[in-house]
Amino acid sequence: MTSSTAETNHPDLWLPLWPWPEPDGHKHKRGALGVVTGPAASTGAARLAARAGLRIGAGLATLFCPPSATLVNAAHETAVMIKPFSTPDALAELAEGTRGVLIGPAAGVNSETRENTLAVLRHAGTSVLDADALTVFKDRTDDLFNAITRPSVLTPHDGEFERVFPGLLDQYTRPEATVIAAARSGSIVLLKGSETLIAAPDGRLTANRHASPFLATAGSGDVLAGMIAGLMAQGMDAYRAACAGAWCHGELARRIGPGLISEDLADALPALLSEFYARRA
Ligand SMILES: NC(=O)C1=CN([C@@H]2O[C@H](COP(=O)(O)OP(=O)(O)OC[C@H]3O[C@@H](n4cnc5c(N)ncnc54)[C@H](O)[C@@H]3O)[C@@H](O)[C@H]2O)[C@@H](O)CC1
Ligand SMILES: Nc1ncnc2c1ncn2[C@@H]1O[C@H](COP(=O)(O)OP(=O)(O)O)[C@@H](O)[C@H]1O
Repeated sequence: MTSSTAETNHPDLWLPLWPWPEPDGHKHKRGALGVVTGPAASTGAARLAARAGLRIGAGLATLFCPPSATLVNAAHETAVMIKPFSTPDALAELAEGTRGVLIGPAAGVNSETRENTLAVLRHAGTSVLDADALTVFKDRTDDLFNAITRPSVLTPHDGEFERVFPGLLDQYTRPEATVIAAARSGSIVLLKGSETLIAAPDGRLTANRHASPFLATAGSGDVLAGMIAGLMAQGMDAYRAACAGAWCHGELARRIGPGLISEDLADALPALLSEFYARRA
């Protein structure tokens, strides 16, 4: 299998599914998103993601943080809300108040992140797992795969992919490895790169080549995870949310071009979304 056998990502695949707000809707109907932050010195990545989730249409976005990070998050955020938690059970309870949670960006590579990720996966909504929420399951992948029972998306870069799916990238082509990873984990897997591959456990495969090398900058993957989680929190199908997130991420980067930093991406969304909105049938 090569990427030429994959479906090519394009708005026609998912724009008809876009979760626009109902005329008589309110913020809770649009969907609540939770994003888990790391401790006080490691909160920026989750904030990038939460802002992206709010920009892409989640009605509410809340940072779930260790108590040590409450003040630093509060000092940065205005529209994004903040709720501290002290135990995995407390996080699971907060997660129940959402339709989707993202965990992983700068969460920390430690047992707390592992327990917090398993707590997030217990909640009734959708989950996006990125960065450290993947790395912490190196050598414990069965614990992760057994916990995935609801719609979820894993968003590894190559290094994270190797930790969760050791050897696959050496043995198989990238498209094959992504399809095998999705089947093995029971989750949508989005393997990031200059060509991003999105696979589902049922064998579907989409290749996103709509991107820009200016995305190679700290935090851009966190923004992508936040956009996907934001779409899922609004009820969009997980596979198409991953495809939509990847295409929009690439489109935003093409528009911004040289000088792009991750902060720019979410704030470029309104112009793109306005164009999508004007194209509604
Ligand atoms: N503003 C912030 O607070 C940011 C925090 N970040 C966080 O920093 C932590 C470390 O993330 P990193 O992704 O740097 O590192 P990782 O801890 O995942 O490891 C990086 C190593 O992975 C390997 N690797 C292989 N393929 C790679 C690829 N395609 N991209 C990157 N590394 C690859 C390399 O050996 C590299 O040294 C994560 O928790 C991440 O979420 C980053 O997202 C950057 C922005
Ligand atoms: N050369 C490139 N061309 C296109 N997209 C790229 C390129 N390099 C990186 N990207 C994209 O940038 C993002 C980087 O994400 P990631 O590695 O998780 O970084 P971070 O952890 O800093 O957020 C991914 O979406 C990836 O597909």
